[in-house]
Amino acid sequence: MSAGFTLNHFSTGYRKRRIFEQLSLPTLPPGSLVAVLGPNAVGKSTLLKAIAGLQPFSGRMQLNDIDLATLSGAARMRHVGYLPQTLPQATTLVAYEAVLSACRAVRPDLSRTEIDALIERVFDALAIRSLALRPLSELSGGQRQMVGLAQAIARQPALFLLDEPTSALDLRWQLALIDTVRAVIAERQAVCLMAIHDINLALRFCDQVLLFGNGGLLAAGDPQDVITPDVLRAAYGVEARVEHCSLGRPVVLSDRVSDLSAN
Ligand SMILES: Nc1ncnc2c1ncn2[C@@H]1O[C@H](COP(=O)(O)OP(=O)(O)OP(=O)(O)O)[C@@H](O)[C@H]1O
Repeated sequence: MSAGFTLNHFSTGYRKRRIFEQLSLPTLPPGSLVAVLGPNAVGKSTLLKAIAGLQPFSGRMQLNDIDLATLSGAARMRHVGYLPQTLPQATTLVAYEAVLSACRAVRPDLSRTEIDALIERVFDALAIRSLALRPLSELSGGQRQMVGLAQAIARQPALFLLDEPTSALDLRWQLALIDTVRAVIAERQAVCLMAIHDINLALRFCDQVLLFGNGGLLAAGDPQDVITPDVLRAAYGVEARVEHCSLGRPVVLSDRVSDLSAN
């Protein structure tokens, strides 16, 4: 059995535009939080959507001993927890019901008591218990983003696909979200692919990065090895420095646009 997530000879795109052609990734081991980085429109969301089964693709996709590419959409959702870039709909459902229906859709094996206990644990882990009985239509964007994450976690997938999960969150909630995701994937030995624009969050908290540029995958590996001024220039067309903070950790400071054509 191969452990973790592998993607090989993967191609996808839209009617008039190929986004990935024969992309292969290094194996992403169980328990790893992987940042998917790259400029706007490079294909980060398209990649996550295709892995989630919401976008046609060709190629091989293996999650532990499961051949994801051959699974139907419903079967795949049992193994894959996808949080889209768009926030959960502002419906009149209360947050608890939204998470309950997400969980029931993929866990018919669990009793109602087991599901209730699971959802309580998820709300506690994310520190959003106070939102449980509030309608989604009355929640802020950041609160809805946390409920979306609760839906993904409650499904207990082996692969998380989080598309810009911190985009609506303030500094405290960004850290809380990443801490919780790290704890969940460590406990369940899951793999998490997280599209994110904040390179410093990726440097600080992710085990690996996949950095895409207009030519495809530019770099993959430990963020501290991969994030260099040269690769940032190639990916984003910016002049940037990698400095070190008072704790000795690397921090990216971007100075200016070097080449607008990179985007
Ligand atoms: N439904 C669609 N039909 C046609 N083209 C699309 C569709 N969705 C996305 N695209 C195009 O595919 C390319 C990749 O888009 P995608 O959303 O995957 O990029 P991204 O890296 O996630 O960008 P961002 O960082 O801006 O969210 C873009 O050129 C976009 O215009």
